[in-house]
Amino acid sequence: MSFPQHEPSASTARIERSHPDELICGLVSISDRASGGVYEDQGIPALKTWLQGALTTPVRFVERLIPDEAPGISATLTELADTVGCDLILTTGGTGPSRRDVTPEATLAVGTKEMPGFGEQMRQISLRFVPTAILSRQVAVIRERGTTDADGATLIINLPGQPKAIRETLEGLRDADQALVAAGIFAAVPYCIQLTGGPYIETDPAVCKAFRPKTAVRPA
Ligand SMILES: Nc1ncnc2c1ncn2[C@@H]1O[C@H](COP(=O)(O)OP(=O)(O)OP(=O)(O)O)[C@@H](O)[C@H]1O
Ligand SMILES: Nc1nc2c(c(=O)[nH]1)N[C@H]1C(S)=C(S)[C@@H](COP(=O)(O)O)O[C@H]1N2
Repeated sequence: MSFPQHEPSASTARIERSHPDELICGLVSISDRASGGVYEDQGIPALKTWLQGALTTPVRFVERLIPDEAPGISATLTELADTVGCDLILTTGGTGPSRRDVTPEATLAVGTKEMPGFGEQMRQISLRFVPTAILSRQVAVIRERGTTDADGATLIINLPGQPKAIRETLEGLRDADQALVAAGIFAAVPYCIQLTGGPYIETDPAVCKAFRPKTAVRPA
């Protein structure tokens, strides 16, 4: 099935789904140098390219390129979650130990629930690529709106800043025979969004096989 592609939105207005399964997805690149024009941002293009290849249900992107400033990061996440109504926000950058790396603190500040499994799994995957993976302090949270599922929620996940790390952590690692050695974190994202009242999203299993318990699979 193919769905219409929407231009990414830069507006702060609420986005209404054009299809019940449409994922409203915020992409936030956090980099002093990319946001300051020192180099071209590769974070948002890498996130978008991977998601467009992985998702088989429709998606609408809302993009932000911002510096490593905690108040600005928290404000951007809050705006994308509460005003725009994103189901999912992926950030890239600012998770390391440097003084300016404050993405995890700014993310925890806006969460209502911490989801530690995402960070744990990302570090496990990344350790198979680089020994410095333990330097990434990436976290994930859910920001719940209102008091019921109908009010909505946003899953926010920090990814490392290296553009190549985006695919590595989302998709995981395969061996020479294409067997999965370490499951990418995106395999758990569709069910998490479903459990928090969001759309039913599906993926191409050749890229990333989404896992749901049988009882949660929607009949064809
Ligand atoms: N948005 C980006 N676009 C392109 N390359 C990036 C981006 N973010 C990070 N990188 C690359 O990954 C490396 C490590 O990322 P890290 O987030 O630690 O950057 P940094 O040294 O904190 O600098 P900055 O915040 O200015 O990107 C950077 O040195 C850069 O080469
Ligand atoms: N998959 C993967 N994870 C990775 C890396 C990488 O190259 N690939 N780089 C590591 C390094 S060197 C650092 S310092 C941390 C934090 O990066 P950030 O500050 O860009 O978020 O991510 C780590 N995680």
